[in-house]
Amino acid sequence: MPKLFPQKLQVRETIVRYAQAIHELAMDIGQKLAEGMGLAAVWFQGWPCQFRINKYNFTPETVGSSGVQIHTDSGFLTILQDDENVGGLEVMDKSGAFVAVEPLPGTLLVNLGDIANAWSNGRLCNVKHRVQRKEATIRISIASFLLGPKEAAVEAPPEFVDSACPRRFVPFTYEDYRKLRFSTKLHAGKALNLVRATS
Ligand SMILES: O=C(O)CCC(=O)C(=O)O
Ligand SMILES: [Fe+2]
Repeated sequence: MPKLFPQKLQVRETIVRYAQAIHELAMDIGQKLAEGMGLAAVWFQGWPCQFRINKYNFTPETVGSSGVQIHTDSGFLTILQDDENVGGLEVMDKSGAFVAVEPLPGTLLVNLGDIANAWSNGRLCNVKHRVQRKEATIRISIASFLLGPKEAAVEAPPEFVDSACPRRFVPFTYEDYRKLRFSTKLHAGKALNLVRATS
C-alpha cells in the first residue's frame, strides 16, 4: 500500500464525499423527473455513477478548435460542475444551433443522455454538446454520470408505452450499449438507432 501524506488523504476524503453527495443528488433528480412524468416507484436507487475530473490545457495554437467533439453522454443523467471562469461548453438547441453555456459560479448543470431517451421511450431528449477552446488557459470541469441500471435491462416502464407511442427500443443493458457506442464510434446519440425496435 503506498504511503499517503495527510494532505493527500484529505483531498481523497473530500473527493469521496463529493462523489457520494453528487450520486445521491443525481438519483434524487432522476426520481423527481420520474415523479413529474407520473411514475411512483423508486427508480434510480443502485444505478451506478461515474465521476470524472476533466483538465484541459488549451494552448494558443489550438484556440478556436474543439476541445471535446460533439457528443451525447451515454448514461441517464449528468451533473456537470463547470469551470467557474473559463467558458467553452456549448449545447445544441432544437434547431441544431450551438448555444454557449457561460460560466456561472455556484451552479451545477444537468443534462440528459442516451439512456434517458431510451428509458423514457423517447420523451426525454439526449442533449448534444461539445467544448470549444476559447482561450489559451487551463480549464477544469467535474462531470458525474448517473449511468443506467447495474445489471437489469434498460426498458421503458409500461406507463410510457401505448398504441400512440409504441415501444421504440429493444431492451438492452447499459454495459452492452456502452460497448456498442465504443465499437461503432457513434458518440452523438446515433448508436440508439442500433437498438431500435422494429415495428
Ligand atoms: O467540460 C465540460 O464542460 C463538458 C465535459 C463533457 O461533456 C463530458 O465530460 O462528457
Ligand atoms: Fe458530455
